[in-house]
Amino acid sequence: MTTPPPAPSPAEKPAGVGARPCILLVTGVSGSGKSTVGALLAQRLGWPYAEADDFHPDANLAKMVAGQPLDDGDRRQWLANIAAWIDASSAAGQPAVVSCSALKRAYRDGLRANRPNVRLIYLDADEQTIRARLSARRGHFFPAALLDSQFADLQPPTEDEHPYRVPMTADTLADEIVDHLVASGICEENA
Ligand SMILES: Nc1ncnc2c1ncn2[C@@H]1O[C@H](COP(=O)(O)OP(=O)(O)OP(=O)(O)O)[C@@H](O)[C@H]1O
Ligand SMILES: O=C(O)[C@H](O)[C@@H](O)[C@H](O)[C@H](O)CO
Repeated sequence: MTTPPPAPSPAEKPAGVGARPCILLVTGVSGSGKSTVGALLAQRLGWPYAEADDFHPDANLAKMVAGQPLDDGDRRQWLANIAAWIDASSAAGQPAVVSCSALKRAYRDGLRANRPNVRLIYLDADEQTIRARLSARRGHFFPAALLDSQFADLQPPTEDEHPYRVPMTADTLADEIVDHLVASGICEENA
């Protein structure tokens, strides 16, 4: 596991931030743009950003590099690490953005259980766009060949999860997505 950004300690709690700060969970298959959109969103909001890949146990990274998809067992500790980061941010009263593929309903339910302050953003990507992007992406450990396994595992969020769904096509600009998200009031109490 590489080092994710430290969650702030309670002593660093920003003034005026409530007990349940908004945590934006940016989800979607590999290549959907989670890191791009998540980092930009965090920058715009002035909140910390955590990248899900930094929470993987080393064995998971090695498995993916070797071209093998992760299974539920592999993802258990990874999801627990992400949940712990969310809890530390929440305890500190610090709103934050975290990306995580969270492909299956059970993973999202686990990340959101007893965490009503976690709001789901789903980057709904079409396979052709993603395939082209991943083939062009350089310097990333995740092999494009694993994309089929991502779509095989994908259980897109359903309405009862109240996702903020972003259709991702070849012309969807990360900047525009972030504009919409910020303008939508996604973090307001009843959003
Ligand atoms: N809106 C966009 N328009 C064009 N290219 C994009 C957009 N968003 C992301 N990309 C490009 O697509 C590739 C995948 O994006 P990114 O790494 O953000 O996806 P990801 O979902 O975080 O993937 P992973 O889960 O594998 O880390 C990158 O090369 C990125 O520069
Ligand atoms: O659940 C998974 O299969 C993994 O999280 C993958 O999604 C990769 O970590 C990521 O997409 C590569 O960056």
